[in-house]
Amino acid sequence: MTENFYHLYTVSQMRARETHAVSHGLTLSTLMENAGRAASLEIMKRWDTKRTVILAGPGKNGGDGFVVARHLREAGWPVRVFGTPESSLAQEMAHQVDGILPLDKVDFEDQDLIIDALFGTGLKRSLENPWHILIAKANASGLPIVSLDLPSGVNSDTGEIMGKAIQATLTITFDAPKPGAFLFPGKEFFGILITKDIGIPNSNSEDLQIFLNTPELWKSFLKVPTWRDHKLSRGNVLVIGSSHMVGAPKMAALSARRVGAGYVTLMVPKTIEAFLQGSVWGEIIKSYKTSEDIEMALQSGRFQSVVIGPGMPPSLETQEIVKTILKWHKPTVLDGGALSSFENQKEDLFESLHENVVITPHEGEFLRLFPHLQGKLRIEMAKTASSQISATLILKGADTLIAKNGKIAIQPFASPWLATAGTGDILAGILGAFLSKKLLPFEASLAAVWVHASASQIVGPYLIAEDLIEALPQEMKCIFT
Ligand SMILES: NC(=O)C1=CN([C@@H]2O[C@H](COP(=O)(O)OP(=O)(O)OC[C@H]3O[C@@H](n4cnc5c(N)ncnc54)[C@H](OP(=O)(O)O)[C@@H]3O)[C@@H](O)[C@H]2O)[C@@H](O)CC1
Ligand SMILES: [K+]
Repeated sequence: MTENFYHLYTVSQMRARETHAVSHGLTLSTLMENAGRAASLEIMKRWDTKRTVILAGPGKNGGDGFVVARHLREAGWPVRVFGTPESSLAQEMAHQVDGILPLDKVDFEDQDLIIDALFGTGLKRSLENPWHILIAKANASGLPIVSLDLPSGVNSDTGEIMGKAIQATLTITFDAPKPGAFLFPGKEFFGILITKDIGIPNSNSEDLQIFLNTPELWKSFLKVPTWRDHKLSRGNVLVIGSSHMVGAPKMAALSARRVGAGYVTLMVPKTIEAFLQGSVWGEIIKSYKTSEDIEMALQSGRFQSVVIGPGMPPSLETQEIVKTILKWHKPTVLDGGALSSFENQKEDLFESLHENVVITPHEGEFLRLFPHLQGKLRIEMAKTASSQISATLILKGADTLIAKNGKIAIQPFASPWLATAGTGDILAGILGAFLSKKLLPFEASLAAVWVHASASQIVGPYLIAEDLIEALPQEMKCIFT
């Protein structure tokens, strides 16, 4: 198995792994035997003898199923096998199993467990009948289902449901997890996911294309302060607000402080300066009348990062301010209104973006900038868009994607309770803080998305944005201990 445990393999990478294994003297039959044996051992570890039905498809996934059937029977389990082996390898494995019945004769009555070996990484098109009926029948049986490699019907690369999918209790995946296990809607079909090594030797040739966000990727860049530090050396963030929605930039600013930025300045229109002075404690309040005032603040060289977007209205004025900020090539977070302001001048924005920028749209904001990607899967949206711009992209959602030049990290978890007002502003603030601490935009984005999601789990149900900010120090402490 790969040492990069966070590495997710696409179908084409799995094929390359197969070829790599064969070039090291392994045969596909050996790999299939390894897969089936590993899966059967895992099943016997979790359950005592069960009356088991194995559903085996036409390809190598079905072949794995026949191997599982043989091992379970050798261990004394009563196993009924239904299948239509077509590929030569599946047939080779089927020959070692007696009494295989046709799939249209499947009956789950008086059975305890189903093994789903219908389709794996070779599923190419949407499933139709009789597969639909078979999958629906298995799902409706109420029995626990163990899927081999993937729940049949889930697209391995994208998490798309190809017509109909098995709702697994447990998925035993081989060599490495696949992206579809972490992307909605497919993610919901995997049940418990475990990975089994099947003896494919390590190779360093595969490019990291899609991987899971884990602290190992960025933790070492986040430093705790030492005696040499002072407030300005710990990151100085400039948050730009408007008079439109004052709470949003306030939350971004407070979040930046809660994750360790030493100094945060909130710059707002003159008209609300006095109001803000009375309502915040630790942020420095400054005011602006035009984008020139913001330019002067940036000219001072005091700020290591800029956050703009939370609470900003989509307008020409916002657009002007964003363009002014981008000229300075500072680490910058563009969120909400800072992005939507460019709905009709996308090219202006794309030309001004640079390597130090992170854009943080949710899907609605994203499609305003990339309308030609409407209807695409999220993973394709992120891949394509990030190849078209020089900034890092955080495509927010239940399975937030962080993308840069077509390379994609998937955030593996987040609380669904994050779907509430203000949480996006908090992400922008956290990101601003990490950028101010000199993390590179991609690593800062991974760290911010993780901290945000993980803090949401600390809070749990009925989370509101204010609770999330409160939980940030606890989450940061968890990361450092
Ligand atoms: N990688 C490795 O190292 C190892 C991988 N291993 C295992 O192999 C699995 C991949 O095997 P695989 O490539 O044979 O594909 P699989 O998922 O069995 O399906 C292909 C069959 O399904 C058919 N078919 C496709 N779509 C269809 C549809 N919509 N409706 C109907 N039919 C459809 C397709 O037919 P065709 O498209 O050619 O007409 C073909 O017959 C992998 O997931 C893992 O479990 C292990 O053995 C250990 C080593
Ligand atoms: K399967």
